[in-house]
Amino acid sequence: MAEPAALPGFETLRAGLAVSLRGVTKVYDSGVAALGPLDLDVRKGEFVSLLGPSGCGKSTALRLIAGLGAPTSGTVGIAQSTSGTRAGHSIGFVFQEPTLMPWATVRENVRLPLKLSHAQPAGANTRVGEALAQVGLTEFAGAYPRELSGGMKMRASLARALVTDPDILLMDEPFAALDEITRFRLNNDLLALWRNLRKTVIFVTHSVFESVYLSQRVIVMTARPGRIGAEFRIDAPEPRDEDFRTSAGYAGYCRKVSNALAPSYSGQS
Ligand SMILES: Nc1ncnc2c1ncn2[C@@H]1O[C@H](COP(=O)(O)OP(=O)(O)OP(=O)(O)O)[C@@H](O)[C@H]1O
Repeated sequence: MAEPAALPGFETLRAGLAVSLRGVTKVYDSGVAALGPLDLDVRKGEFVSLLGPSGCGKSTALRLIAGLGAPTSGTVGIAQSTSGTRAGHSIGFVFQEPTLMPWATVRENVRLPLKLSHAQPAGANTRVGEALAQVGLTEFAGAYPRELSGGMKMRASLARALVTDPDILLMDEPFAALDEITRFRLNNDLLALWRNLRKTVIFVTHSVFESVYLSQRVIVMTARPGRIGAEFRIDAPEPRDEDFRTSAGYAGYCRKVSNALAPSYSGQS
C-alpha cells in the first residue's frame, strides 16, 4: 500500500522521532525574544522534561510544537499520527489550569475534543469511558467540576487530552498548583499511564525533583531567549516508585540538574 501523503506542517522525520525542532526561534510582536534558537529531537515514546526559569520560553516551545502559533524562524517537525487520523489528533495538551467547563459534567468535558472533531457517538462513548478509566475517574463521570478536588480536576483534564488517543502528550506545569501528596500520586499515575500507553510526553515543570522522578531525559533551558543549557539522561530502573524517590541515585541526579539550572537564575530573585 502506498504511504499516505505527509500532512501540511507534518514533515517526514527521521525514523523513530516524534518531534524535531531545528533552529526554532520565537520573537513575539511585542519584540520579546522568547525562545531559541532551539534544536530538540524527542524520540517516539520518550518522556522528556523541559526545566528552566520563569519566562525562558518553555510554554512557547510547547505551543509551537502543538501548532498554536508559528516560529519566527526554524522548523517544527512532528511525526505523522500512527492512527492515520487527522494531523491535529496526534497531539494532546494539558495546561496548568484544568480549564473545565463548569456547567458540564466530567463526561461531557472529556467528550469535548471528540465532539469538536465530529466523532461518531457510539465510538465517542467508548473512548470517553476508556479515557476516564485510564485516569481513575469512572465513578465521577456524572460529577460537575465544582464537586471535584484539584487532583481530580487535573485527572479530568488529562482524560480530555487522552480521549483522542494522541501520539504526543504536551503537559505545561500540570501539577504545579496541587499539594505535594496529590502531586506525588499524580506523578505515579502519569508514569503508569506512560508505561502502559507509551505516548511521547513533553512535560514542562519548575520542579527539579519532579523532572528527575518522571523523565528519561531532562532538558535544562537557559534564561530567555531559552536555549538548551544542559541535558541529562536519567538512567533509573523502571518502574520508578517511592524507593527511587528516596534513593541516593535520585538525590544525585537532582543535585546535578540543580547545579546546571543555577546559572539560568543568576540575576533573578
Ligand atoms: N503571546 C505573547 N505575546 C508577547 N509575549 C509573550 C507571549 N507569550 C509569552 N510571552 C513572553 O515570552 C516570554 C516567554 O514566555 P513563556 O510563557 O513561553 O515562558 P515560560 O518559560 O513558560 O514561563 P513560566 O515558567 O513563567 O510559565 C515571556 O517573557 C513572556 O512574557
